Amino acid sequence: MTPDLMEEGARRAAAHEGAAAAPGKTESGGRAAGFAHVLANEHEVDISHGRILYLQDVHVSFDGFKAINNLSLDIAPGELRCIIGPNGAGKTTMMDIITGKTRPDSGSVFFGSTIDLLRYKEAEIAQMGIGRKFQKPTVFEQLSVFENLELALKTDKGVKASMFFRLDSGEGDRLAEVLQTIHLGDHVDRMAGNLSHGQKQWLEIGMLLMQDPKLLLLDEPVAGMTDEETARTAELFLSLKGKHSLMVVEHDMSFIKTISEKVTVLHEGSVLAEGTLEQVQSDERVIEVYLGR
Ligand SMILES: Nc1ncnc2c1ncn2[C@@H]1O[C@H](COP(=O)(O)OP(=O)(O)OP(=O)(O)O)[C@@H](O)[C@H]1O
Repeated sequence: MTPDLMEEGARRAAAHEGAAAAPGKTESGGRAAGFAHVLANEHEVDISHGRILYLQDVHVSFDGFKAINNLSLDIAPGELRCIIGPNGAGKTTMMDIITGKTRPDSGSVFFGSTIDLLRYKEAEIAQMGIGRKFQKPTVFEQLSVFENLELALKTDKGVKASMFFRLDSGEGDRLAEVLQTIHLGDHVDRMAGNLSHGQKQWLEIGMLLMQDPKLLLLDEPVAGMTDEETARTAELFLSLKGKHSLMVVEHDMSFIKTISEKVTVLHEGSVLAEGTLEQVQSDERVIEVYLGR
């Protein structure tokens, strides 16, 4: 979550309680998510070559340990790509590189065919339309579902403007559409803190969707969900596919089976195998390092 959104959320929560709340106090999760307004006109993403994301020959070492080792990968516009791999394979580090949190030692990372992501800071990358969801839900627990979604829209309006912020009709329509998409249409006025774990995850995805991201990176989205919540999350992701590009890191193979077209297996910082779930599941190397554990 960007600092301006955290501040605004804390201000709202304090107004509810009549007392000052420290920024972050209202968050339910530990790690920050990348919310920001999409500056579509400033950073048009050129997808004419059929790729929304393109990594080539990327290397990252931590104290001599090669966490990412000659990684090359690309994602098509509208694709829902699942990333699997054993612990320590480099999945989180790869997302850190795409979102500007970690700088690679070498290699190329492009958003579309023209935007060199290595030239931009983390906040700028979020503003270009790359949204990231960490594993733990990060919502403002003391605010309603509606207010959480509304906040996600208004982060760039400045303190004074945001205090008097009212949704215009287009924004109101978008909020209503997102509420339906994330299955929270009947929970608009509920405090986020009273939602189930799965509903909090959907709300946070909704907050990202309010920014209309082109690419969504989702880290273990169904961890800790009930079977029913997992099934609804699968439906949600399938409904987002096409409109957005999604990169989903998961260990839950039955969930992956429901949503996947193409699966990438990472191992020791590079791509070990890629293909349909059936193809990678029958790959001896994948069985040895991951599935056969
Ligand atoms: N900041 C860091 N400093 C040192 N080593 C790091 C750092 N970040 C990651 N690593 C190491 O890099 C490797 C890849 O880690 P990463 O978290 O990307 O793996 P992962 O595939 O996401 O694993 P998991 O499934 O457990 O989340 C691991 O061996 C990890 O210990």
